[in-house]
Amino acid sequence: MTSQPRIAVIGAGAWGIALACTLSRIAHVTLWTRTPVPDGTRTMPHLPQVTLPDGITVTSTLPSEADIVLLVVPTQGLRDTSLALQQRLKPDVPVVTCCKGMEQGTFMLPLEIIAQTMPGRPAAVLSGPNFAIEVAQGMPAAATLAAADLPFVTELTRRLTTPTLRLYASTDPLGVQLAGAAKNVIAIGAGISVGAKMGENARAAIITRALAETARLVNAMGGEGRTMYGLAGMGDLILTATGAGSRNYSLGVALGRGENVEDILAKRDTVAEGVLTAPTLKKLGQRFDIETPIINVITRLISGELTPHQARDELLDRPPCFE
Ligand SMILES: NC(=O)C1=CN([C@@H]2O[C@H](COP(=O)(O)OP(=O)(O)OC[C@H]3O[C@@H](n4cnc5c(N)ncnc54)[C@H](O)[C@@H]3O)[C@@H](O)[C@H]2O)C=CC1
Ligand SMILES: O=C(CO)COP(=O)(O)O
Repeated sequence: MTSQPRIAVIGAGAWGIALACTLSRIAHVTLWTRTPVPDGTRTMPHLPQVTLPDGITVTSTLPSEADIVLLVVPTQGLRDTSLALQQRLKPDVPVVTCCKGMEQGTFMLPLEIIAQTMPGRPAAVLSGPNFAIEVAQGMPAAATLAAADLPFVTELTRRLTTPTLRLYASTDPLGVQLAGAAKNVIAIGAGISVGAKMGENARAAIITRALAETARLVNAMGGEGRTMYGLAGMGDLILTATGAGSRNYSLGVALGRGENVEDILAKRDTVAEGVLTAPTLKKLGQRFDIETPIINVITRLISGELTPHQARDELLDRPPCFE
């Protein structure tokens, strides 16, 4: 009988809790929370409906012993968290980023931050259509696990697949990370169109054409544009750009109804990664000379620079072009 691996999940937000729950079926799991909780705590504030299975140990001390480490903090906190972990972990322990976003100011994707803060360490990215609550409750789901090294990602996919979360391997980490980051921005745009009562045709057009924009950007940056049409791109958009359960989509709906972003965020204590990713993605398009008209107007809608109706007119006034 093979012994179970020791997996550390860093970040006890909704997604960290959910991953800890599903992985506890195949591994000894340690769940790290930045905010200490009393001994014996079995429910966590970010997913209060869920009772943690017995196999999960909750701690606020960063682990030094683990076979695999999952990083599940908001993207803007990834740099500090991985720097702190790097001091403690053996150099060959693989890390998996589960963040969907880009770092403000540096334009960096999660694996680039990890390469800088944890040089030489094997690393992969996990992304896909996964509402935390469903994964935590053991409902079936799938996601993509990507790293450039084929044998490494193949083995890691085998080790992290659980009875209810099926992982597909990919060797396009750039495409998977951009897909995960962009889908949050596109979900906000889809929400805005619904909040502003522009109809379901508009939402479908935004999703499809913004997917095409992101695929162009992925290609220009050296990834595979077709990754945008897999679980991490189209799959996650089917989920988050149509479902009220998405924080990014619901933020977009509120924006479309005329609220401003500061007021919406002030009412929440959870991340909506798309708000910070949008301006970075827009600038990335400019840097690689890729046209991203929908991402650009979503960014300006979030900052209050455009109203939904001005955005609609700006997009519809563009000259005709080939699909
Ligand atoms: N919730 C979901 O369904 C999914 C979320 N994700 C991604 O996972 C990442 C984490 O999201 P959630 O768990 O949903 O967030 P959340 O909003 O539920 O919780 C965020 C957690 O991170 C902690 N945190 C905040 N700033 C931090 C920092 N600077 N350093 C360390 N910890 C910090 C908070 O205390 C909290 O525990 C995001 O990138 C998100 O896009 C990915 C897939 C599904
Ligand atoms: O990434 C997610 C599902 O795959 C969660 O989406 P939200 O962050 O928009 O809630």
